[in-house]
Amino acid sequence: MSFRGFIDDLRKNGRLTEIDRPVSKEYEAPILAHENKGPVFFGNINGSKAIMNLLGSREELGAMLGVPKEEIIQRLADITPDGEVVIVKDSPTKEVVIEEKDVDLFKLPIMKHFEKDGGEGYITAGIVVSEYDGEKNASIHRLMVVDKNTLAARLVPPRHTYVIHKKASEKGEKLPVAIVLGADPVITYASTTRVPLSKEFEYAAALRGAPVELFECANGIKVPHAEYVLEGYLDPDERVPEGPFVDITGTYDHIRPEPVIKITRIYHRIDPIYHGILPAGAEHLLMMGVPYEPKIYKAVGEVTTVSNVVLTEGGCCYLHAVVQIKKQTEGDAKNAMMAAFAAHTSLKHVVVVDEDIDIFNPDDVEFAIATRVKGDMDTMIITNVRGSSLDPRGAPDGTTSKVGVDATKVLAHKEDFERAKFPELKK
Ligand SMILES: C/C(=C\C(=O)O)CCOP(=O)(O)O
Ligand SMILES: [Mn+2]
Repeated sequence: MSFRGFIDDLRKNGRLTEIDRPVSKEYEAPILAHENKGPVFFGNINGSKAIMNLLGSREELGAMLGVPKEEIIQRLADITPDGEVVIVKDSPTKEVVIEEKDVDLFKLPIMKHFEKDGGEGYITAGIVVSEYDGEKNASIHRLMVVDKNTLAARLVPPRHTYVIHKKASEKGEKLPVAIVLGADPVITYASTTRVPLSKEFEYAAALRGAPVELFECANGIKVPHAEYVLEGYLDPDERVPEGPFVDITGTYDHIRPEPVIKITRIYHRIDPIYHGILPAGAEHLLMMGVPYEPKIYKAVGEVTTVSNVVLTEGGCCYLHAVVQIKKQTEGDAKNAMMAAFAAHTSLKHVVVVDEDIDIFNPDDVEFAIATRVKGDMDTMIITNVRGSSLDPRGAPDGTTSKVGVDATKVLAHKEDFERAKFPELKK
């Protein structure tokens, strides 16, 4: 499905808020997206079109995958990245081509979001596609506008773009890239996953159940059809200060020296629709967190019987997990914690619960902690372990302390934990 097709469906189903009056890309559009929560379409953002909050809820994500929200993780865990990718000659993306001398990022509806953000705005939904030495990658990175043809890319180790760029830099070579905005949402989602190197488009094709078409840019990078494609290269050496930027925690991530992308050509559709992800908004949190849920699910499934996993919104869909297991033996929960921490190395706190707890309901999870935990026996603290660079409480060297909470029933006296039910009344 095309980006436009997806938006048309949202419109037909009455799920799209449309704002046709002129709005500014500087703060106003992000504020409106924050207030609207659901998908919001701007008909005139500094003279262009844009959409925000495209996949901003588990319901929306589930609808895209054809399953209810409770079954998203099982569906994702079942997918192997082996769908068909076909190379095609032409693309509607090439309807308009802007050559290097005319590239001007300030003409795009690239937004400024929060008052202390660095740079001249941030591209937040750009899929950075790169190829080098037989390896390719597609992943979303935040991209700060430095000037009319320069972006700074936050490349976090060990993400594949970081690894590929390092390889090219060590040989003193430029890394050709193409930044894709407004592709089939399944492809955008696939670009946030942690599939093996080179496999994002195959994963997208498997998820979609149909081949993904790629066309070749002038610099040789093969990209999916999209609203915009920004072609260029990652410089091997140049670094600029990137940030501050509000990431998933809603706090400002620091300034760091990061690599530079020079834009050498822009392709776009006639009347293109820009995609913006609101930093710290629900779409951002889900794109960061959901890809880790099947990883945790599979890892816990290796040590006990796992039922479901969620990275909770209160934990920024990244730092807190609730893992639901069908406990078989005492001690299963602690093994589940260790598997979860290993599968998602940025995870900080994990609560393990039984199958009678609704993991999507924070009150129910708190009930499990209140009635099934004895602090000295049912917690596990691991100190000096790699945490997330986004955790404001993390140590400067990137380490932190992790806490696991076993909120499962003690098997030896599980009847004490039975949740009372009202009898069914005879009618
Ligand atoms: C911007 C970040 C991640 C990404 O690009 O995937 C920061 C979070 O990375 P950590 O690995 O949690 O430090
Ligand atoms: Mn990758």
